[in-house]
Amino acid sequence: MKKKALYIINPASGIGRQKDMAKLIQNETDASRLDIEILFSKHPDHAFEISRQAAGNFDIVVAVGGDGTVNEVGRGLLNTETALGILPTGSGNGLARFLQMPFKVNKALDVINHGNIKSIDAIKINDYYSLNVAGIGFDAYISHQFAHKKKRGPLAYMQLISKEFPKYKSDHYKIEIDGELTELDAFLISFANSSQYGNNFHIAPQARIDDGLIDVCLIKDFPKYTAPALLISLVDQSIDKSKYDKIVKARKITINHPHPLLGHVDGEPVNLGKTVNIDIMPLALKVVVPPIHLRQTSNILQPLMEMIPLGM
Ligand SMILES: Nc1ncnc2c1ncn2[C@@H]1O[C@H](COP(=O)(O)OP(=O)(O)OP(=O)(O)O)[C@@H](O)[C@H]1O
Repeated sequence: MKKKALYIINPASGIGRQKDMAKLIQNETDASRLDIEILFSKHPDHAFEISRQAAGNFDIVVAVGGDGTVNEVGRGLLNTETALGILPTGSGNGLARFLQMPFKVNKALDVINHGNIKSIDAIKINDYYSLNVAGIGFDAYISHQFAHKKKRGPLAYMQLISKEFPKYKSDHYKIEIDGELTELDAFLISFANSSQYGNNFHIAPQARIDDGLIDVCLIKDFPKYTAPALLISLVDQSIDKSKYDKIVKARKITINHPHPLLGHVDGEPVNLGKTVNIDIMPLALKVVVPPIHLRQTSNILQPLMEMIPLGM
């Protein structure tokens, strides 16, 4: 039977490939399998409003953008029968990379045509929902700083990190992980559903997205001169072997802090307040995943290659 798919394009995401996207989607859709509609998000959180209304009325709602758009669309589909599709055209796209989505537009559209579905976990963090990686500490601080910047894209992001990193001071946290209290000075603490932030930077190399568990990644305070080694270990998926890292798999986490915490949810800045409650939502979201012949394993050079316009 033919399925119904709604594409939601975020015109503000990514590195300028959005303008031709509607035409490409129309051209590459297999009309014998899918009836499609295409909409553009008009403002932040609009994709959430559209997808929540579409849940139940469409088989698939496709986020055309980065992790922010994927989060908005996915949130609207939690605990429904409608599946999230991803056409990865953002700057990071951690969830799409983890799911081995192809990044060439025609292949990604072929994944949607095929419509293979699997269920994945989601993470609830206070009143927010994360599908990929959420956290507090340095990465959260950077996401807040980045939100005020006019210049976008991975290069502007790297510039900001190199400016802020030398000044950044770790904080002291009391964190209860499945009932066990830990105290530490941490550079950052991540709550990972997938293994990576995006662009193949793997904060939780062993994370599985359907195991009903959150990978809590505690990056302890470390001497700044060890940063290059830690950065490399994010790329070669060995950060869990660093003496400055501890990863615990858990279902429930609580943090009580003396001052309000800045957080990020799938790369988007959020204010978490003094108390943070984090829970796993096992298999709460259906997602369209690539069949074996369309799976793409990627390396660190891939995001750079994607910036070079060698055709779609
Ligand atoms: N029409 C719009 N105008 C401006 N901003 C929008 C619009 N629609 C969505 N947004 C916002 O755009 C922001 C960026 O989107 P998204 O995260 O998808 O792209 P990205 O930052 O390029 O990718 P990634 O998160 O993978 O690095 C999100 O915060 C989203 O809320």
